[in-house]
Amino acid sequence: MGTPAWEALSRHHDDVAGAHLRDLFAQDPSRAREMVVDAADLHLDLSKHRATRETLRLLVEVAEAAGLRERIDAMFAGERINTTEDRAVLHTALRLPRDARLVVDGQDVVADVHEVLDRMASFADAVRGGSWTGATGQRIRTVVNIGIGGSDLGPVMAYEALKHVSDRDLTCRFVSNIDPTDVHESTRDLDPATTLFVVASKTFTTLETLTNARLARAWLVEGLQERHGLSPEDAQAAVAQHFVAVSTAAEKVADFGIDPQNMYGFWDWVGGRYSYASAVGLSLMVAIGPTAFREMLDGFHAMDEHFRTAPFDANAPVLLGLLDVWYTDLFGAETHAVLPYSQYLHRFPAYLQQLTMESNGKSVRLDGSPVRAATGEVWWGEPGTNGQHAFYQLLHQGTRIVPADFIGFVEPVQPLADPEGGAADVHDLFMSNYFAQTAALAFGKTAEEVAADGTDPAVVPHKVMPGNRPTTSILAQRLTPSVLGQLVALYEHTTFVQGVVWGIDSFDQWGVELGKTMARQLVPALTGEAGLDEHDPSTAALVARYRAGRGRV
Ligand SMILES: O=P(O)(O)OC[C@H]1O[C@H](O)[C@H](O)[C@@H](O)[C@@H]1O
Repeated sequence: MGTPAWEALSRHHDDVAGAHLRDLFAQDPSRAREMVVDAADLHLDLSKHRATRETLRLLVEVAEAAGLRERIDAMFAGERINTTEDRAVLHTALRLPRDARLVVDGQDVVADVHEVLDRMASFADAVRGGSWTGATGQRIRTVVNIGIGGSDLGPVMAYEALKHVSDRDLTCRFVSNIDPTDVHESTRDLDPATTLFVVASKTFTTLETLTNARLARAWLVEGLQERHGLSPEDAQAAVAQHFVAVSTAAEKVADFGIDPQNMYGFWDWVGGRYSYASAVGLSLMVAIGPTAFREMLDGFHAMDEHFRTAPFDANAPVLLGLLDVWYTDLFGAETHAVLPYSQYLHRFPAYLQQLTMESNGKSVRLDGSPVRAATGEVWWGEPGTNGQHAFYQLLHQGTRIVPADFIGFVEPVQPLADPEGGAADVHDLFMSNYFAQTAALAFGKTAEEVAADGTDPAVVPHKVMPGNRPTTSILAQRLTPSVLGQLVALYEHTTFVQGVVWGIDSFDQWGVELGKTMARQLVPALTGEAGLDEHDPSTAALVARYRAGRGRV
């Protein structure tokens, strides 16, 4: 921003902003072949963007002027690019192969990573194979992950995405919300003797997680006594067999009463929202097994290498990140839809919300000065085809520009039976929607075309499909563990690219702190132990109403 490269991009925007995708394709039909990128096993079609090859060239110049090359190198080398927390940003080290070496502060982090992965694998194998049992000697049937934010969204998203490769004799559940109904509903039909809890918290201070872990521990100890006749002492001792922890804070884990032997560590250079390739993925590893987990890490690594080494003009995360900047800052786009054509990816948009919005929802630059352009986008989405029957109307005919990512797979992961016995199987019926929607969004239907269908003239304007709505199509052969890793790394690096252009720290999250502090301070006001005078009038009135409703006037 403010650089000659940015000025050139702005001028170019004036030239292309008015062009319709129909015209862009008429002028340059080869864009369908040439505005594509292949990254590891992902094929990305960028041709349905309101951009030309010249746009991409100018965007790359913006990235170069912003120092993207240096920032990428600094991140991969373990420099402390998260300046406000004075930390390295090394989630990419979590996926380095065993024979790699990366020394940070005199320590080979690759050796550390693989030491933890090996311990996780032994544990996962023991649970899966039945040699790790609960206190009554029964094998574990349910793994309950207790965590929130990055300690929840990654594992739950990936578990749902890879359910088809998981051990179906085991079930994972995920408890995150401090709303006590969450832990209640997640445990009410479980047998404590066959339940294992994974308490995942980077800091091991998060109120939600520690509260839920305490509730779960009480449920376990009580249930083992009542349902299995254990003595209070034996039930208490059983916590060691039914609780493991994932954290960077060994002492706090021990204080909670979890045996440090049952703790799987990671490091402060892994941000919460970048952490599920670390020990935070323990519940996932138990579900899908160490081999599939390692395949997923290899997929992450393949995309890391693509990002690190591909020239910017053929670099998927670079181009996607820059196109997001293009729409956010030059077209005024405020939201970004992610629409996976895979029911298994139904939690992927929620996962991306934390990744992108916690990373890039910032309004000051690294040096503390105000940002010079709009940052961040509101990310949202649902799987197709469900969304088509709900919110696509706005995408097709609304007045807003909503860049959208369509993610689809050539092969289904479930065997198909075609109820009709025709040439098209159900996956074809499903995927025809994936292809149709981006075409309809790009090219629309003109008034002439609508009228030619014999439409009542009064209704013609209502049926016109304006088109010119930008989409990225991401196509992969099959939703494998590796492809999931590639997809996640793609978006991680896309997020980083945007942050570099905006000049912000994409790795801190100071904005979440104030609300947490105020919540803690408000507790005595809710119980009636403290007065309401020190609170603002609106909050005081609301709390008074709450108190009255709970009989605490
Ligand atoms: O893993 P934890 O330390 O429990 O943190 C859980 C989450 O809570 C915080 O409030 C942050 O906003 C998230 O980035 C983090 O993932």
